Amino acid sequence: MPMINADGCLLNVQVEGRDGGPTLMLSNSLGCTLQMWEPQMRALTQMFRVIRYDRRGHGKSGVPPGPYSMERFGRDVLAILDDLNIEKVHWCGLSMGGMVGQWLGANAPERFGKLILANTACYYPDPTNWLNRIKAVKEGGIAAVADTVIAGWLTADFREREPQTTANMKAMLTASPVEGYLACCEALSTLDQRALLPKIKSPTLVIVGRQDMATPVSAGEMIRSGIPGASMTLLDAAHISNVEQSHAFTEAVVGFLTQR
Ligand SMILES: O=C(O)CC1=CCC(=O)O1
Repeated sequence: MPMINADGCLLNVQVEGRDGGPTLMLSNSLGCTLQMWEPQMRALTQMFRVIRYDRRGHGKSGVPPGPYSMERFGRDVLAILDDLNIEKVHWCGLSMGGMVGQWLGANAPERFGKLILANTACYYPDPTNWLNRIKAVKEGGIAAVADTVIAGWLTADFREREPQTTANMKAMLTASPVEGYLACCEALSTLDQRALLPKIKSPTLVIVGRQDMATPVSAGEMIRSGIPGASMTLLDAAHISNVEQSHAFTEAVVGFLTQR
């Protein structure tokens, strides 16, 4: 599968699924890789050509020095589409993936059909949590924050019911390149995309987790109400809702993308 050069950074990209069908691009959350989409892949690849990738600073992609920004992440996506010679895709991004989707929907509308923005925010009113996390990771590595982060990703019920999935998610998080993780946290600490929302004209679905403390229902509601015509679906999940409620998440995505 290709490594695609985006302004000097090699990005790990995988293209799977139905040839000639509509294309859906998936974009990962902070501290996750393209593997986070595994629960959706079987269903989605039957209907779509699916592109997934590791955002710079993550997985098998390059980790150039920061600062990173939503604009940089968005331009990386456009470089992938140009390299693959793909004119237009639907977008599904979770958390940071949803933030990149907001940037793309506002700045490259001609390249995107429908947008799914899951468990995400457009703005953090207080950067303290991100600054504290940056300090803790600088001092103790990602392991120092891993249990707290996982408790935000998956509800206690799910963690008890699904210890192996929980352990896999923790292993994915702690394998993240530290420099890339820190550069992403720095980009999150200054996030403010509120002014972009009214510029998004693509049909948009916002997915939120009722138990998501990282990007709570109010953050999803801010996005829904800011994007003309956007709708919202609530799932019984914490932050990584595509893992915690994998079937309901897939159904929401397929339902939205196939509705006329
Ligand atoms: O990893 C977290 O703690 C939650 C999160 C916020 C933005 C993102 O991508 O993940």
